[in-house]
Amino acid sequence: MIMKIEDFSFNYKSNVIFDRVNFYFEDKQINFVLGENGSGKTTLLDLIADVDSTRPKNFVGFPPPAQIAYLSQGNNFNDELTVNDILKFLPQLTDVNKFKTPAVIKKLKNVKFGDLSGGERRIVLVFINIVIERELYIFDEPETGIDLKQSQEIFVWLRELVERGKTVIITTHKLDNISDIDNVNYIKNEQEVLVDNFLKVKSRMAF
Ligand SMILES: Nc1ncnc2c1ncn2[C@@H]1O[C@H](COP(=O)(O)OP(=O)(O)OP(=O)(O)O)[C@@H](O)[C@H]1O
Repeated sequence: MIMKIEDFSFNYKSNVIFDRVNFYFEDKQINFVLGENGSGKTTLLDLIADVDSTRPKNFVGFPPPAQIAYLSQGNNFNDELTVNDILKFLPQLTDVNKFKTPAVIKKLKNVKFGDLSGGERRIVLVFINIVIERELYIFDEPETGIDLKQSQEIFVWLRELVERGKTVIITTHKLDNISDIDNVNYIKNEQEVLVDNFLKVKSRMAF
């Protein structure tokens, strides 16, 4: 099933963010939302995830919030908990999958969340959102502060989710991990969204 948003307009008071634009997201694929700073990517993800229970009626085919894992730019955990504590308690809070714990996470198991570096914290948060069992996984700039090698590993995890039949929506400013099989929604300044394959979109990008 295709998740889609058609004829969508949104503004913060006089600041028009979207003016009658369309987005399409493919089931069981990685779907990118690209665009300049302030173009409305986080606004869009918040509405898809329905964080304020204000998802508009013309957002069609998206699962209910209970079936969505959403890593926003601001997510955090209690500083005193170790990575192991968090992973241990997670199954008591929600359904989890059998994703194998990668070496990078094992290495950090006994470190308190508050003592992790910025990049390590982000990797742990990405992994926690991956082991939660959901239909749709949304990541707002998951690679922020993460080095190239780890950011490539995150995409190995995301592609494994897709192989397991899950759908991913992700924003990023790094183009390295986009493949030509992925679906790309590119928000242009002129309130237009290009939904195209990566190679065509890449040739139009200027950021
Ligand atoms: N709650 C709000 N009230 C008013 N304006 C807002 C609010 N949230 C965001 N904005 C404005 O809406 C615009 C889009 O913001 P948004 O965070 O969606 O952009 P973005 O594409 O995610 O940017 P970035 O790449 O920098 O994360 C920005 O100009 C921002 O200042």
